[in-house]
Amino acid sequence: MSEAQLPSDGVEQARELFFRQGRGPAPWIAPHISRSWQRSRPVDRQCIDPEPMALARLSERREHARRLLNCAQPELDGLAEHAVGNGCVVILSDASGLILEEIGSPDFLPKAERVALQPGVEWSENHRGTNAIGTALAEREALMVLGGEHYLVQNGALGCAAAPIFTGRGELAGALDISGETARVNQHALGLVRMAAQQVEHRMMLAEAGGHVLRFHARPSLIGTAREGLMVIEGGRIAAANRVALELFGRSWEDLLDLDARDFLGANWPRMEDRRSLLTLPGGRQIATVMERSATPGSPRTANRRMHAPEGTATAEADDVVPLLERAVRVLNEGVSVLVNGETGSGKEVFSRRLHAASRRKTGPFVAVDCASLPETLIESELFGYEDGAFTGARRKGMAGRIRQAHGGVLFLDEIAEIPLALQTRLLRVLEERVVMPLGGGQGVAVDFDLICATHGNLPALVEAGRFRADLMYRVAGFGVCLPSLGRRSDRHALIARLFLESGGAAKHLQLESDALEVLAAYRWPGNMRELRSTLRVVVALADMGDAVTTEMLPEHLRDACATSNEEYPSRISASPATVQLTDIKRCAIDDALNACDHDIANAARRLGVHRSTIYRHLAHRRHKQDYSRQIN
Ligand SMILES: Nc1ncnc2c1ncn2[C@@H]1O[C@H](COP(=O)(O)OP(=O)(O)OP(=O)(O)O)[C@@H](O)[C@H]1O
Repeated sequence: MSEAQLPSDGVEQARELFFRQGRGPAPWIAPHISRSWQRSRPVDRQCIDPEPMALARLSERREHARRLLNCAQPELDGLAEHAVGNGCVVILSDASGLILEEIGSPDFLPKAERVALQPGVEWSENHRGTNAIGTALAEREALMVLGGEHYLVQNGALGCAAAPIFTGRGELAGALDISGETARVNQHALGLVRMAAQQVEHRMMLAEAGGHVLRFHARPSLIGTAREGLMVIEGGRIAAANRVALELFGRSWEDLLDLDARDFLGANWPRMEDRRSLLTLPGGRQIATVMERSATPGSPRTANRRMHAPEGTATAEADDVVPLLERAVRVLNEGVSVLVNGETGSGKEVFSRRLHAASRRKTGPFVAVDCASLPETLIESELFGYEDGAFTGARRKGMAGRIRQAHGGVLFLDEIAEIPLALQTRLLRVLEERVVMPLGGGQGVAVDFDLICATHGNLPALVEAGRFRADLMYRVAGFGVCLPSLGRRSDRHALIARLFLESGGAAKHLQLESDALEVLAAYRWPGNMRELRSTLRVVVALADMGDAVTTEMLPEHLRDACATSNEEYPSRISASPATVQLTDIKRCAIDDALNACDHDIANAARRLGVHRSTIYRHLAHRRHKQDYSRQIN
């Protein structure tokens, strides 16, 4: 597998030899690209980009891949953050290369759609020639396909890194991919998808395991993490194994599966249950193992858990948000629109995705539109789509639009308050009539979806100020959910402890000391969950395997904030802490971060754990106020 990018003139020369002169692949091209170009020969290079399959059909295929989708959701969410920050998208495909889910940068999503890199399109080599998803599935290896290495000319501006996902029996389950413009995708992206695929495999194996699960690793501290070896024994035979297990035993799936466990582990293997013991590897090396009876689907353990939490809320037992989620599911399932309100980074999108996953539309698509990040000129076509020939130039071909894509599922309008007034009337009509009229005329198309909107703003105040239509507000805010900011959550100790483990703390066997937990819980977290997550990732990254994480290992600004115990901000904002508004604290924190980072917006956003758009909004707000005070003076 070549992971280094060839200079583009090397690829151009190889294309000239292969495609125009009909020679074999040039020797300087990576072997997996050479093999893939050869396999792709039957693909018509003049083919036009396919339309996505009908939504009903896609829903069926997603249902078929439900286990994969559920097990991959945490990785998709985690990778999405990387993707948004890097102008990329994250894609999950099934084993045939059909794109089931795509999330990421609002800048890149429309570009991806233009080359049919979107849900409902199959990116197998048979359909799209050499490409990271199809080629990773064909080669059964994680790999990158960059620029001109793509078989089809129209994909020459893409850079993609993909890793296949295997079942415990060596069958392909799907692929995870990060795609963006060529220069944006690199070794780091490849490492991320490779690791994420391993996590998904681990979760899927445990979710599917019946009988006994044998966990092992040469380093005992890694038992219980996604890097452990896993073997499932059902009916006395080895029913499944992960890739770490194959590597440790130097066997392939064919050599290992269906062997009698006695031949492999000795006649006394059932006595290993719930005990730490040693397993001898080929060559005599002994490694630590733990054998557990698995919680098979339908076993009392899982059945009990299911009774308490609706699907999609499984990780949230000790979670302030669960009661809100349960009520929201009920109303959404009755066709009532849900409006999620909360500060930036409080988890509005995560909540909305969980709501979709727990709702009657869970098998349908979840189509997210960030109204704040789309330029005003694009929102209309993005939402309502356009007919062939509605525009000149690159957008000659028609586009269904995001509302139609949500048919059968959930449409999520993030930052709904940012929808321009002129478009609000049009959106209201679609919500009332459930018919979309694409730009450029043509027939209206009936759509059926549930609606979730989110905003960090105050819609009634915007209505008052004449910036938001009252009738649209009543339509979208059928049921309001107000997400608590992190600093006000009563479950924040448990939440921080859980996220610490999920952010890699468990994988590195770190222990979060109680003084450190107290500092984390006492901090204000102006960037809410987003800031918490990125802070925890940094803390975990800087710790060594097995460390006890103490206060000293936390970022300085957290310790300082704790030490000055709320003195600084209130005194700067107002003489009376009682009158301090949360928004003032937020603005103050943003100004501080900007000053500390020399007004580098990306750096300040990273420091606060907020999206860049939050800082832009803040600056726009300040400009607006300055203009206003200039006018009245
Ligand atoms: N319950 C949760 N568990 C783990 N991580 C979470 C949770 N809720 C939110 N996050 C993380 O916090 C970050 C922000 O979440 P999200 O995008 O949902 O917030 P938001 O309120 O929609 O933000 P914005 O106002 O900026 O659009 C994401 O990285 C997300 O993965």
